[in-house]
Amino acid sequence: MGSRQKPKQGLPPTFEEIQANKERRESKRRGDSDHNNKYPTKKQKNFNNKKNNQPKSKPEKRSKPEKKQKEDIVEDAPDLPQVDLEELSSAKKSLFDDSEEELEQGDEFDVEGEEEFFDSDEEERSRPMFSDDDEDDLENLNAANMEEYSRRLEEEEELEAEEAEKELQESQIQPRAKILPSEEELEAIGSGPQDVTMVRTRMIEIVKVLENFKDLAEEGRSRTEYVNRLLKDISEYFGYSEFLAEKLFNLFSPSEAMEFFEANEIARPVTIRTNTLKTRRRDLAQALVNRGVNLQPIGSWTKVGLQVFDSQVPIGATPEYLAGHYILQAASSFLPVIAMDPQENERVLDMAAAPGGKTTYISALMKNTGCVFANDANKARTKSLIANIHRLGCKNTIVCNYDAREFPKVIGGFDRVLLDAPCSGTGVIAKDESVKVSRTEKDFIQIPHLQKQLLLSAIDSVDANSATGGIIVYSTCSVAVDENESVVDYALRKRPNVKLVETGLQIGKEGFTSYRGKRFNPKLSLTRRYYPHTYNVDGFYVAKFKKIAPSPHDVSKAGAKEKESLARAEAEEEGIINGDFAEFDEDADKSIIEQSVKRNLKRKGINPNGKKSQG
Ligand SMILES: C[S@@+](CC[C@H](N)C(=O)[O-])C[C@H]1O[C@@H](n2cnc3c(N)ncnc32)[C@H](O)[C@@H]1O
Repeated sequence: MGSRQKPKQGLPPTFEEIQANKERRESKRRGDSDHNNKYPTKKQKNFNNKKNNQPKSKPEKRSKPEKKQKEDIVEDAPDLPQVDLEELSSAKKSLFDDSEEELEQGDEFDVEGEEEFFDSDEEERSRPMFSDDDEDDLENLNAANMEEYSRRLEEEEELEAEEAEKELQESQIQPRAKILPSEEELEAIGSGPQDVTMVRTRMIEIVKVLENFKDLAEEGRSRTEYVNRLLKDISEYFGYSEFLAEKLFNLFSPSEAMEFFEANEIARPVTIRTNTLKTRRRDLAQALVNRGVNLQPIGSWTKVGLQVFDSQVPIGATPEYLAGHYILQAASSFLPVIAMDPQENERVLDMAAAPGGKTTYISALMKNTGCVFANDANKARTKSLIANIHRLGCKNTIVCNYDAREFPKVIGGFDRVLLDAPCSGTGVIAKDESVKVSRTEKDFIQIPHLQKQLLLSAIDSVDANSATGGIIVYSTCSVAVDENESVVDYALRKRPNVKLVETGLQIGKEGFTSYRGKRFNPKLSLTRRYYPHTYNVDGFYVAKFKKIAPSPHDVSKAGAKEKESLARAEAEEEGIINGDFAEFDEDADKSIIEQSVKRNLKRKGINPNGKKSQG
């Protein structure tokens, strides 16, 4: 690699910076003069500086000057001989212009200010056409020393020509798009850990090549070679298995893929959802601000979400939290519930509900009316589901513990069903890094298989004749097509009695209607995708169906309404519930709270009785 190509060592640029530079370069390639003025390249700067440092008086030109240049010179010093500095400079400039790569590389590592960029051969390259001494000399120029001046110019030119030749040779030895490692370099790569800055630089360069392959690819190198190297670098740099790196890479253009991988390295903002069963967002925000929490609404698409920037108190232990005024919930997690749009007095099923973020939101939107069946196959997880339901004061909720594939046989006839399906978690890598290496090809066969079965059960559990609903919402926190569009497309084929409808969500990218040669139902464009790099939310997917007719698969023996009444009657008979099954026994709660306070004090090494007597 030529000395010009040496990147400035330091923090690698972010992808936003890369994008900014990309735009700058593209603009430059287009020859955008305004851009050139705004963002002069280093070489242009040298050149411009030279222009600015030009002596006010100029010696006579040796070759034809440009008109404007001449006018300027004449204006300043009409009686002095002139030399066309710009023309001389342009000889040098054109040589630099050939090596665009060097400029680009420089740009990337010097996004803040090109002035500060130090290149090892800067000194040589920026040697001024005329030094300060020269300028003084020029002041004293007259006809007598013209000969001497011409000689010096010739020397300058010779030197320039030599430099030009050297540059040319260098550029021939080092084609500007030589990014892929040589055989020897590959051996070195294989023998130990690589310099991360170098890997990052190479990724950036490969992305550039892939996005403009015709102009930038090295002769004789195929696209596959570049992609393969990039995938290896991604897995090395970000810590993914090559399998998953490729799977995720294929979802995006090369540069967007890099943004996605970058975004997975950054935690999403902490967000909370106001529990409207207990408070209003305005009041909650005020209460939290008073405690030293710095927050603001998440965005116009939600009236209940707040983003927490920082807090002087643990956000999961404030009195408002304990009183159930809010729940810590990822912003993306609001989306399927907003799409489902549950109505008051409906019968709703949340098929895979634990730990209850969405169940409690559904309950709140229904204003504690109707009935929400909150099911989860994992019994241990139903504990946190129950805890959240209690804390948030959801009184219209029944928790059950079935494999949801059996659901239509257990209960059917729901107005709405949410299937927030178990998934690979490729949308929440920022939260769970283990996904980067733990997910295998087998997962992307087995998980979608389960998801397909669950989705058919969800469809079969809905009452096609529901007066208000007949809605099924399918969601995952995965970005993989196998778990999203493929599953939805499968359901559309297996259940022609459902159709996709608008999600009603204000944000989100359209679902794929085709992917890597596979064609899906064109209505898949109604589904919505979310990525960490586009909305700063977890990767997520939402599809909304409307059941338009019953089908022979609707096998439930009883509808949700009947089942709910039956369950209530049985529970009341057994004395498990009274008039309102979710009502708390205040006295029982009091003693439980006291015990819990004592336990906490003990854990902190404080004698609870001692504390009592002190108080
Ligand atoms: C993405 S999580 C659900 C998160 C939940 N909706 C929320 O908002 O808090 C998926 C859930 O599916 C449950 N699950 C997995 N297989 C299931 C099955 N066959 N039937 C029902 N639930 C299942 C898991 O136990 C897990 O709690």
